[in-house]
Amino acid sequence: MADDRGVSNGTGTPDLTAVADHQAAVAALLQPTPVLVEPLAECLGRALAEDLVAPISLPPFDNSAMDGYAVRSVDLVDAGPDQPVKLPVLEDVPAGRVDVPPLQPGTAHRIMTGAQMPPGADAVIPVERTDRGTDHVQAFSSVQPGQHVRRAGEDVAAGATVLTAGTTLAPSQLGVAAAVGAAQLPVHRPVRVLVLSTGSELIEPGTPLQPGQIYESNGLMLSAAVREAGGEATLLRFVPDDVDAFHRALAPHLESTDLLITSGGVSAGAYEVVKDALTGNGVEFTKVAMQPGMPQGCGRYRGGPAVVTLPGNPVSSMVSFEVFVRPALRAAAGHRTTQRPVRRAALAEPLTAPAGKRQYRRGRFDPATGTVSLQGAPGSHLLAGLAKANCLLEIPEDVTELAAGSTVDVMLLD
Ligand SMILES: Nc1nc2c(c(=O)[nH]1)N[C@H]1C(S)=C(S)[C@@H](COP(=O)(O)OP(=O)(O)OC[C@H]3O[C@@H](n4cnc5c(N)ncnc54)[C@H](O)[C@@H]3O)O[C@H]1N2
Ligand code: MOO
Repeated sequence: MADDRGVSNGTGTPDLTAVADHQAAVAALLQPTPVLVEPLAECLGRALAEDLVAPISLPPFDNSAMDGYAVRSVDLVDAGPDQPVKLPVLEDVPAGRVDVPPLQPGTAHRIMTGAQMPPGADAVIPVERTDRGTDHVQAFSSVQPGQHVRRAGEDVAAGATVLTAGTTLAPSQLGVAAAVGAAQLPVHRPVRVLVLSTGSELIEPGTPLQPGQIYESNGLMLSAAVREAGGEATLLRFVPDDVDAFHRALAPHLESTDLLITSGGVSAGAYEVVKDALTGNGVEFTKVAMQPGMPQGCGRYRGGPAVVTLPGNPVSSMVSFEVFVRPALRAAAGHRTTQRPVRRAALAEPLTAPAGKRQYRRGRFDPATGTVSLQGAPGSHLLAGLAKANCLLEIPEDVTELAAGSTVDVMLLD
């Protein structure tokens, strides 16, 4: 089947759409999502919409790095294991105490980790290097000026940018935001995705399998992939192979959906409900120069939500999600990092690939040796191989054979 986008893909197979062209078509469908100010606890996995400038320094004040005694280092220059220096202990300084009197020469303050350094003290001797005295303390070693003191601003200076717009907020980014006092952050709203599985042969896992039936797996897998990519997923399973039922199932969700992802029902069979329902309703179907994942479609359902139709074979649908949907979804939700990391790896075994199509084989990349081993055959129904894989090998369109030891690009999945 030719299509009007399938004119030039550089593969010598002009009836197929180039992978890059379909990627661009899908990406163009999604608008950037709005920015919302959300409590920090709601921001995990979201993309920061504006730079975060620290209003305070971190640490905010000089403080002790150890439980011990705040001292003047000059007072302990002669201290050693056999000649302890004895100092009177005048104050006890737990973390949080603010009324700490200055340290007088020849004295010590007992101090806890995180407590504010008293004015006049320039070092802390850890409790392990003393006799742990409370009225007086004997120090068994000297300390360097500044030793065991955490200086104000040595982590973050007030006014510094601690996080830049487009950062994906993982636990440590939320940690630094909280540490500089942010209670909420401007973040992009996730893309709201409706995942639809169709097929009369599909039944829900957990129910007994009748002859001719299979357990539905794409819906769960694609919804999980959407969430893992930072999107919001609603799963609508088992729309029967019936065009009217398809439209009825969609109707209540249209207002709250940015992107509809379907799987199945798009190839050349007599009962292709997705294709039948979406043709003439804003979606174009094509064949992409790719294996697995050849039958694809995209557009806007009746001028409303973006639509991407993925092929039903489970590996095809997941690989297609990785290649077409995930980057577009992350870009629309404001993430700077939209692509999976790609490494060069040496093939542990030879392979062959179809001419004129970009092939995505499933593999396990071993970072220690820089090698990649294939997981399962190329068939797009071989889900167990995908489940063992940690990467996709990207075999270019013009490559039909590779010897063991050849280098290939691998897209890391975890
Ligand atoms: N004559 C042709 N036949 C096929 C072509 C073609 O070009 N000409 N393309 C083949 C390729 S390539 C693929 S990929 C598939 C795509 O088919 P559909 O997208 O129409 O998907 P279905 O026919 O509905 O299903 C294919 C396969 O996947 C299973 N499936 C579907 N949905 C699910 C689900 N939610 N969970 C688990 N498994 C699912 C379904 O049972 C079928 O086995 O078409 C080839 N045929
Ligand atoms: O596109 Mo199909 O994915 O080759 O099985």
